[in-house]
Amino acid sequence: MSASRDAARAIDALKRGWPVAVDGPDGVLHVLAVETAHGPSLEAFDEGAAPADLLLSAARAATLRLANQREAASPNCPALIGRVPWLDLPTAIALADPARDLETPLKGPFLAQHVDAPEAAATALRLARAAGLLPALFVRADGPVEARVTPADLDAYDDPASLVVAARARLPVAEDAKAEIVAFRHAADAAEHVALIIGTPDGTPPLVRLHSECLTGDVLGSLKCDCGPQLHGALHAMTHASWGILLYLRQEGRGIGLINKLRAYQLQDQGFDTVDANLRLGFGVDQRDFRTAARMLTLLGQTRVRVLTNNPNKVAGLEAQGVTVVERVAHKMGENPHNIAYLETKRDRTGHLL
Ligand SMILES: Nc1nc2c(ncn2[C@@H]2O[C@H](COP(=O)(O)OP(=O)(O)OP(=O)(O)O)[C@@H](O)[C@H]2O)c(=O)[nH]1
Ligand SMILES: [Zn+2]
Repeated sequence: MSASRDAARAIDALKRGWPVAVDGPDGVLHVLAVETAHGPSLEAFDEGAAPADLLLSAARAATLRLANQREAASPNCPALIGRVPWLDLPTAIALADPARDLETPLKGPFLAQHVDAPEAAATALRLARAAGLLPALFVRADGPVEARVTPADLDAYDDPASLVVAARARLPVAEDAKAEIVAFRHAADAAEHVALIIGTPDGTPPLVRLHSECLTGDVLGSLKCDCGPQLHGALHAMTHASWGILLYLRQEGRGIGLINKLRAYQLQDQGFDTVDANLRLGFGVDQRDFRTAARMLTLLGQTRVRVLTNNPNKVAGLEAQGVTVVERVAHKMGENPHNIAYLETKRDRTGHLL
């Protein structure tokens, strides 16, 4: 409990632009997120024997052609760039954000330093990603901090066992005037996941849709993806099944958050596909954790389900948590000229059964 509280404090501090100490098994790093730093906070953080260095993800180091300067044996090792006088905050921001590469193409030369505490560095980058920030941090060995975090704290923060039902109510919706909504709360993570129950539970496995939040598609009618039609199509399919459960998971942008998804869209406008855009930003192709969905179903008493999806990882994610998927039901819809390349990428590169 206190571990997940420490992670929540650290995530909050990083988002606000405050320094955090990351305690790894191999050392301690004090970090300040590049994205939320500002002139005075960086000046305060830089105070000491030497200015703070800059830690970037392995993916960003590869784009910046720093691979040759890092330890050959560890291609996934982040890069630590030594600060020189010209490496000020605007330069660091340009270094952190690949979506700005066309605006600021000339970068370097950089001197990559040896990463003394790779596990602490990896934890620091994980913390930034969990905060919805680009994995780019100013780092130093000491200095004042607002919060402290360990890898175990981050594990506790992610633990779906801390999810509980917070409220439930009748919610008449267009597809079912007798639907019921159930909201979940997590002890550490502020995300409020929701389940919408369509029809009446009758002891048979419900038709379930794991829907990850997509503000642009669900609310604004974006044509770049298929989320809006899939959301409404799922509710419609449930009215034709005996009953169903829509899990509305607050995992915007496959778990990278809205702002980073929009950065990924900027990169897609520059020609990168949805997979490479995520990787270039320093995130995984899919940062989602389907343990949350499994926990929600378990709390609703449903451990045998039919799942509407084209994504085998959703099925595997539920099964790994003890939820039996008795049937996968294909869920293909909403194709248009703006999302055809996106759907083809999902088919060709992420194993979607389309
Ligand atoms: N990072 C990123 N996220 C995207 C992009 N396009 C859509 N998304 C997000 O992807 C998620 C949609 O995923 P789902 O509808 O669950 O789709 P899926 O994993 O492909 O699986 P199924 O639809 O079940 O077959 C939402 O969170 C969207 O915000 C993109 O180009 N980049
Ligand atoms: Zn979408």
